[in-house]
Amino acid sequence: MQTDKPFTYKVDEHLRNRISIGMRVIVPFGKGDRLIQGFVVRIFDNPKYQGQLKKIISVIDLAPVLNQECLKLAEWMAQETFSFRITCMQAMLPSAMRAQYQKKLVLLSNDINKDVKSFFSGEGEKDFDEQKIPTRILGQLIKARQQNKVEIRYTVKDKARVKKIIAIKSILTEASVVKERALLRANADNLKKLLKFLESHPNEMMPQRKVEKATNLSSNVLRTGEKKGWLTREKIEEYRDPRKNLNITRTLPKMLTSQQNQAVETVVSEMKREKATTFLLQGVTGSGKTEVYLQVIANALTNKKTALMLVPEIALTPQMVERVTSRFGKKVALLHSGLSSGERFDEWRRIEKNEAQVVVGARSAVFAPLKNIGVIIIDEEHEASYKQDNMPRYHARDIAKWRAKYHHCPVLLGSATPSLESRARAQKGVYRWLHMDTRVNQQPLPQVTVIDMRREAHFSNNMNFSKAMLTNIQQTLERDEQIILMLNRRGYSSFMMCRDCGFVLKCPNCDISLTLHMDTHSMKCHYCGHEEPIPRSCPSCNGSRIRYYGTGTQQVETELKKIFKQAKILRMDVDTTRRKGAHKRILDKFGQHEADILLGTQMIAKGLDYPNVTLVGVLNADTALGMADFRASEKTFQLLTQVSGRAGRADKMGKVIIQTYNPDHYAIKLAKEQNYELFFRKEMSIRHQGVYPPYYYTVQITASSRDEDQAAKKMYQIYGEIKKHLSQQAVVLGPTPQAVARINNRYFYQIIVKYKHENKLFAYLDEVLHKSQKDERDGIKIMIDREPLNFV
Ligand SMILES: Nc1ncnc2c1ncn2[C@@H]1O[C@H](COP(=O)(O)OP(=O)(O)OP(=O)(O)O)[C@@H](O)[C@H]1O
Ligand SMILES: [Zn+2]
Ligand SMILES: [Zn+2]
Repeated sequence: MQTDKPFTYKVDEHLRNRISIGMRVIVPFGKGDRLIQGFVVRIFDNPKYQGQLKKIISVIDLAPVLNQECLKLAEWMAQETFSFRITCMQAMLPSAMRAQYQKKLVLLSNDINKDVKSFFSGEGEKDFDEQKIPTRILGQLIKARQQNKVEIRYTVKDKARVKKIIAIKSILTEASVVKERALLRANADNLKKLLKFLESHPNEMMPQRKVEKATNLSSNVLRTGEKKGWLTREKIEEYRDPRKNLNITRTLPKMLTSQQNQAVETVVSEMKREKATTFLLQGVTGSGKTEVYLQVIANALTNKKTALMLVPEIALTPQMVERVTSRFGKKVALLHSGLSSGERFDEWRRIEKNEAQVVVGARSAVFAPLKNIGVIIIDEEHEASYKQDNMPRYHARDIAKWRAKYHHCPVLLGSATPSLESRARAQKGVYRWLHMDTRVNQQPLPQVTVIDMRREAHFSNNMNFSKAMLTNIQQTLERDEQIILMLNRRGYSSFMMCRDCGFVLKCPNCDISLTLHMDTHSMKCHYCGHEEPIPRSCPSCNGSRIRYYGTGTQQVETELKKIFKQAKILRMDVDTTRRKGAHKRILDKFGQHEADILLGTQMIAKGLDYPNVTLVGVLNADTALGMADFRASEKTFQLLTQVSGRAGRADKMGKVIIQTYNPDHYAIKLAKEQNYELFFRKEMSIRHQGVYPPYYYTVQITASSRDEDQAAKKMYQIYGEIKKHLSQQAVVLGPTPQAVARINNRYFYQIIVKYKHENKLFAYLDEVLHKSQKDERDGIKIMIDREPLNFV
């Protein structure tokens, strides 16, 4: 019943020399002895367990994939995040190394009915996926299984594959070249060519496709060469290279400004003293934080150490990847979701074998198997994407701090708009605080104008643009400078409504309206993936007056094209960036000034550094303010400050125009002034009054079930119990249904506990976690999330 613990297996004689701690193994598990992938965490003689031990079926790895550090970290992490230990271990490995299970049905008897027969269609075994089999046939299969005519078999597949290519090597000596040439017929041009090539590459191992390209010879000719004993052809391993499309020109360290220098020196000195100090580098946009990171990393390498650098959703910031790779070349390994699983697997192995000493990656790269780490850097530390929102629900910042202690190295958190949590810790002296308050270009931060859209709307025909915005775009275009326009889509979607009866098209599986997608011409649910065609008439009243609400980037693009006929526009949103590498193509084009306007969602707000951008426009600042999330103001302030920071980063002055319906809101007013410090003080006092983080800790407990009653009941039961384990000081919110109460036909109920010090709370939550394995069998899923970032 309680499976979150190590189990003991017998190691057969033939495996004894092969097995060691940290390797993956395949073992039979549970009543049906289905095969699953496990990890070896301890090897010992004389087990206490008296019964018959099951045997390890096979060992997957030749060398351990989890080292001592990982195993210790997994143990800590499981406790800290209320996760299962094995889930934590799996999270540390590239997806290709996580087990993929396959269920097969095996036919044991021929005395079967026609439904079962049709399922097997003449074969002895078939892949089996309950979801894809019609209910009637599934029923027959279950019956056949009960009669022992059919058996379910589980297999474990390891997807981690090494890529092999064919390589060619000349084995001719100088003397034999002469001899072979003499033997060739006069018209054997191809062979002559090959012989010449081999002569000039003695003993060199070369990929066959390169040889083919260099000589313009076909593989047939090469095979003839092999038969003649001129060359060998063999399979060698080749890494898949995610860097092949990057523009890499080697860059040299820049002369640091005095503020940058101060920051680098301070971090490096802690690195040399092997102190696990956490730094908060608070530097305004354009203050040159990246150069600080690069020089700290360079120092780590000089000291024979490695460096780990995390960036948010790296696929979105190809500029950052290029900057690091341009400085450190082949020493860099990349780990992020934009890579194929094969590429990730290869990068992981390069790190593991110490062939790469600098890792740049998104959240899960925090587990990169680096040894001897000299510094861990987290750029844009306030970003929500550093928190994983399924089990294990870890925050990369916490893992980084744990690893820093293990390696005795500093952590450097950087941001222009730190999270309130980190900024408060810097204030208290828990983190060391580094400031950079001027831009590298010595220019002031761009000037921000806020436009009150409540007044504009009446005068303008163009729904999305104020007069000031249009004038400024026009002027910027005339100066041949570039513009970034952001359409904020957080907490906001485009939906379809009937103007006659008010009908809104909703997802059949979730309590949320469907979103219009013009690229696929369909209505989609962002929660469960349900998709259906765009209705031509109202499904409810059959009327034809259907309106599509909400402004999409596409609609804005059309409007822009009408107004500025000459301007070249690039659009960046989920629709235009779906294909691999699309982000980079769009940004490269913009960087080369092949377009004047970059129009996008909040994915364009961060990290971009283009010297010719002098105008930034925010079309709708306030969509996030309406959300029932206590972090709404913080997120809005951060987003506006970040996007404003894209303007005027080189020698030209920048300008920002923000359109809003809430010009008096403090988040907007202070973003206009780009006054982080004032915002911090104001927001802290609001959090204090509201009993919210960073003054209080939070934990969210959620129960979900296909049966609404069951989910609610479970939540009320937990609520009743948890109260008994809390002091007077703690506050419990709920139980309430979640903001989207039903997702994929499951109902969600939650409570949120706000607390300061509660010594019995964690023991109780542990109990909830362990009981959840039983709940799961009753169809209830329990989730425990510490410091949740999405509060609704
Ligand atoms: N010491 C320096 N000398 C000259 N140029 C520099 C120096 N440091 C940084 N730069 C340049 O200044 C620009 C801004 O730096 P960078 O992009 O690192 O800022 P940032 O602090 O990361 O800003 P943001 O938070 O807005 O992303 C870049 O083009 C960078 O190459
Ligand atoms: Zn209608
Ligand atoms: Zn749905």
